[in-house]
Amino acid sequence: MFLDKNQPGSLAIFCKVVDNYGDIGICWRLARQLQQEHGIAVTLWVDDLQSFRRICPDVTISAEVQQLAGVTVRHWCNQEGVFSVGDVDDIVIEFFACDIPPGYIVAMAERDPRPVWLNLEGLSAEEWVEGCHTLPSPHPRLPLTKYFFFPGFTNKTGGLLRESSLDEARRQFQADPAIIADFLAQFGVTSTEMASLKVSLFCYPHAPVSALFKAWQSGDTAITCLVPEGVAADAVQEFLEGEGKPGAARTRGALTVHVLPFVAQPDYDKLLWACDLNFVRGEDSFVRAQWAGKPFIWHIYPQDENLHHKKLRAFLQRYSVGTQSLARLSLQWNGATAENMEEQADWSALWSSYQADMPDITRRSAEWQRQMLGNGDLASNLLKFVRSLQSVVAEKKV
Ligand SMILES: Cc1cn([C@H]2C[C@H](O)[C@@H](COP(=O)(O)OP(=O)(O)O[C@H]3O[C@@H](C)[C@H](O)[C@@H](O)[C@H]3O)O2)c(=O)[nH]c1=O
Repeated sequence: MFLDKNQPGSLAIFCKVVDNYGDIGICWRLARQLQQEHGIAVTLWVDDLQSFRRICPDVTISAEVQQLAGVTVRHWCNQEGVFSVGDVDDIVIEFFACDIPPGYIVAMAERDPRPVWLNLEGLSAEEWVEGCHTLPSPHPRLPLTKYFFFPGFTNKTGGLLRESSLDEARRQFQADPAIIADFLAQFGVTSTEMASLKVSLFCYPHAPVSALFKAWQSGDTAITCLVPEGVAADAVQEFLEGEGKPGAARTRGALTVHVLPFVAQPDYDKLLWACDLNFVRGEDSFVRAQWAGKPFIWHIYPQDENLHHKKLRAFLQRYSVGTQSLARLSLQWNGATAENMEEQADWSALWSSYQADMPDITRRSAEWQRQMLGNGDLASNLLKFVRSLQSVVAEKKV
């Protein structure tokens, strides 16, 4: 077991793709950062290489083991694997309680010293998170303890994932209009459209996109909306009269819609940096939009019994300080208003009051970003916690 911070050690991340791209998006980002910034030998176990390839085109679908950006990626095919003590790393992270193979857990218990075992949880702004962050959960039969590690928005949580070079890369990109124009030109954005309000759109299929498009279309601000392929497919096809492939574009009234290819993860950041407003969803794009320092609207991942509405409100309570139009638009976008209000949503009115508040919302984004920077980054906070556990174990042994 390493105790000296100059000896980084090894770490395994287990990632089960529940759906979409957020699970692997988060694990891949964390894996790369731990390897590149902290020198740790990382193995990423992932059960769905197809989804992985959408955000990282270098992935070879048929490979059982491959090296990508310094990370060993292993295809996690089943739960039946036989593992020995030598297969177990110093730190083991299971993402979202993903049920790591029983054989691996047995090998963890047999290893001396035992690995530090963390369950990396999902992001929520709710207050209970602080109380559960870093709580231990002893294994019912084996001499192992798993610790909960929660990302979050306060310094009593693990913070948010952020690479150390991210802010500088964003500043350089945003400081040069020619770089932004070149980046967007590859998606067919013209120089005239560069001067319009540029919006990226990433949401779940139930978002009221058609209603928003109609409001934009009949408004008096020229809007260029950039939508990755497959996102809001019905509304986009309706607008584009059946088209939906990357490269398709159409203008109606004040609104132009461009369909983009699904880009690799680093380019998705650039898209967020290049736009004036970003619609994001789930967890990872939601966090990236916060680091972009631009106004954003969040479409939260839906949960049973509308649990997600509670989570959305908890976030808005922290974030939408002094910007009521942001909270109103976000609640409508997520269908989280009082039931009798849903049918009557006036998207033109919602949009125009949001648009009028955009200068304030932009200032709030920058203030929020500074506040979040103060919480450190998730990868460093996680390693700090791991080292504190390792020191305790070492002291007990002396
Ligand atoms: C649109 C786009 C996204 N991406 C990346 C950014 C993110 O890493 C990833 C999208 O992940 P998310 O934003 O989290 O949204 P998501 O909806 O795809 O993912 C998830 O949401 C979680 C809350 C759930 O737990 C997951 O099960 C999953 O549904 O895809 C690209 O790389 N290129 C693109 O063109």
